[in-house]
Amino acid sequence: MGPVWTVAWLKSVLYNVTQRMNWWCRAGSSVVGGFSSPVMPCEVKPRFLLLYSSQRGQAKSIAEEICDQSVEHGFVADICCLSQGDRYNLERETAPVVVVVSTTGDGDPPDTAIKFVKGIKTKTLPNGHFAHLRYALLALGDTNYTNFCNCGKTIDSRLQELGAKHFYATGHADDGVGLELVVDPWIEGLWEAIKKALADMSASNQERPEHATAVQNGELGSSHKDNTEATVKDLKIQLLRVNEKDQSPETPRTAPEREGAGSSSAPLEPSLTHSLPPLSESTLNVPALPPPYIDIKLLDIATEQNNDPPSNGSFQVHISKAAQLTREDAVKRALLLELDISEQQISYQPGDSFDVLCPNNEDEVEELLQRLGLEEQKNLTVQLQLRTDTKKKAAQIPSYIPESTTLQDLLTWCLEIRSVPKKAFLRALVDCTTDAAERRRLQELCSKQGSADYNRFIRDPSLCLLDLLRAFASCSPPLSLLVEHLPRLQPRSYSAASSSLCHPGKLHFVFNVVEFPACLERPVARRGVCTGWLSDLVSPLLQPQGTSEGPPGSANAPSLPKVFVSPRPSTAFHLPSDPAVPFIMVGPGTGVAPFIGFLQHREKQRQENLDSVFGETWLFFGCRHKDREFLFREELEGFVASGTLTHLKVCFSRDRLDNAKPEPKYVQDNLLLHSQHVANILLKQGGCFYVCGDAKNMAKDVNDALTEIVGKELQVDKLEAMKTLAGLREERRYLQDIWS
Ligand SMILES: Cc1cc2nc3c(=O)[nH]c(=O)nc-3n(C[C@H](O)[C@H](O)[C@H](O)COP(=O)(O)O)c2cc1C
Repeated sequence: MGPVWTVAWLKSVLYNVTQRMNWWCRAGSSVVGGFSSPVMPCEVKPRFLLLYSSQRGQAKSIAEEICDQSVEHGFVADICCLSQGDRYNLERETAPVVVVVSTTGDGDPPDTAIKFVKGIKTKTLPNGHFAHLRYALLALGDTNYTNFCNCGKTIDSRLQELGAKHFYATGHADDGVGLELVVDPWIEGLWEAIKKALADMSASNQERPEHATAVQNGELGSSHKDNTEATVKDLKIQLLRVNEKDQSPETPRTAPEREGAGSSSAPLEPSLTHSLPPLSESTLNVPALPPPYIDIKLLDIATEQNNDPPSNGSFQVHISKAAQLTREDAVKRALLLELDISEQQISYQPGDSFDVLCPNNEDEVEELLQRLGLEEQKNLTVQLQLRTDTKKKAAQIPSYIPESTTLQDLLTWCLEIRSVPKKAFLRALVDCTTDAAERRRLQELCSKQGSADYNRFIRDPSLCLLDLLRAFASCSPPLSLLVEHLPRLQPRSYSAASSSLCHPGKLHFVFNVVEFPACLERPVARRGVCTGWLSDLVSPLLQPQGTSEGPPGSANAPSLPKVFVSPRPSTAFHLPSDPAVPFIMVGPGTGVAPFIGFLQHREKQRQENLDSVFGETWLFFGCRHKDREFLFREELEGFVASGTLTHLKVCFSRDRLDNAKPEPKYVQDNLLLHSQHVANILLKQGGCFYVCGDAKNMAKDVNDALTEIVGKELQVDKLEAMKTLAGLREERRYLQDIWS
């Protein structure tokens, strides 16, 4: 130590260091050391704040994963949901902040982020409001939606405007291709970045930065800023690489040549259970074993077997009618159900959705119980406890599992047994597998090197746990592992396909019965969890006429099935408040559902307000075959006849007539055919444009068609046209209710 080092200076350094202990170590950790010993005790761990907001649990579980991993990287993460505003204070935060946030609806924040987003958007906040903040953001989204990662992007840009700085490049993870493609490398690079951010923040807060940083963390060296920038750059490169699907340097693009495949008994192609060189010979980087945190006891105490779900805030209603809207030879079977909501306090507007609580498939639950060797115990009561020795940070018993539930109910109503197992789950399954070849293959599938195989054999065919247990016979996980790794069974959302003005006390909805055909990885075909269940539930109501059962309500009618539902009001997908505003609806297939509600509503309004002015209405509908799946044909033609629907434009993608003049095949073709009218309504008459249906193809193609129409009309290039559409979205005149 040089001669200029005085006691006063040392005191001041220690004061700073002690101050910083507020964020440097976990609350309750002791600060050891005196003036003669300015070195921190080695168990003191640097802290960072970890905020998340999730609509369906993925952002939450990624945040929890980060939290768990933080321990092994020598950090302490204070994890909270964005809605827990009383548990964090960004205005005073001096530690690095990590935010994981998803997007829902039409580019909207998850429910738990709404208040936060509103708060940071407050116009009166000065530019430097968050100048002290260093943060990293992981945004989850799906490129099938128009507003990809909009919530993350909004938070990001607003934090930047308010002066906060990145310490690590933002990750935009795409659920459309697999979140892990971005999430895994993002988390991998996070630790080094946090270290550097801590050093950087510490340095900029110190009178003698180099020295004080060294005092606090011997590992952290010089040129922190440069290092941080390098990390951000590196990450960008890394993210680019993983986005170039299957082209990561570690992962071969194609299976190796057959000659290289070894002996004649060796498989010629890789499969779910077999790999080929180089993967089969490669050294693997597998994720760390997720720390177990739940103990389960099965108790022989009386718990009523419940055929109903835990029904927090939802309403039990009867299904009063069911009808099949498609012909038997249609590729997809569409059903219309009517719910009797007259006894409940449920109100809705056309455009709103509602959630249906559905159970897992009975046979699958049964098979799972058998496979776990628990079929004899299915009526026992499940008691969950946190393991006292768990290393998992912020471990909690999942709040969605009721305190008293039978094993069968747990698997039926609480866990999404159809979810695609994550790599961490695969990693945990390795330790429950006895056969060496199977263990190796599971390790490969969760490894960095086996990423392409994971996507090809697990994610793309949407395999579930049961599929894996069928394929890996020696794998026998304990029940606790399922509770730790399977997400919550989510309710399924449907758009209302009726107006309560037209059908008081009733609510209609429409769906296709989803089919997953058998494939190599999944030899058993299956149906969608909810649509398959609903279809079975209402099959007695769908008896063809002439059979012995009478209509609903009659003495020999089948009893009406019941379901639990809860309303999900839409923020903006509603009829224009001014009836004079013209609008265009695009809804092929079951995407027509909300527009049936719109038109029923409008029809009633017209009947009741004869003197009012009503704007033009256009509906673009499409399906495969006119005779097989033209949903609501009669009702739509009725709306045209009454003048409620001014223009009905339909197209049939598989009814191609030879020698006939080319007909539009898809809704977007029809839009282009009527581009002049579309442009007029949108750009000259201040009208609205609604799209409902499949996000993956249709909504994108419709958006492209609209861009072309706007570009042509305004004589501007594509970028300008896209800006105009973004403006329309902002004004809530271009609205989507889409799903993938
Ligand atoms: C109903 C619904 C609406 C969605 N809307 C969007 C969207 O507008 N933009 C987007 O990028 N992703 C959207 N997504 C995709 C989710 O952000 C993505 O699946 C994410 O991983 C979900 O994370 P969470 O489970 O934490 O909510 C939507 C997903 C659903 C189910």
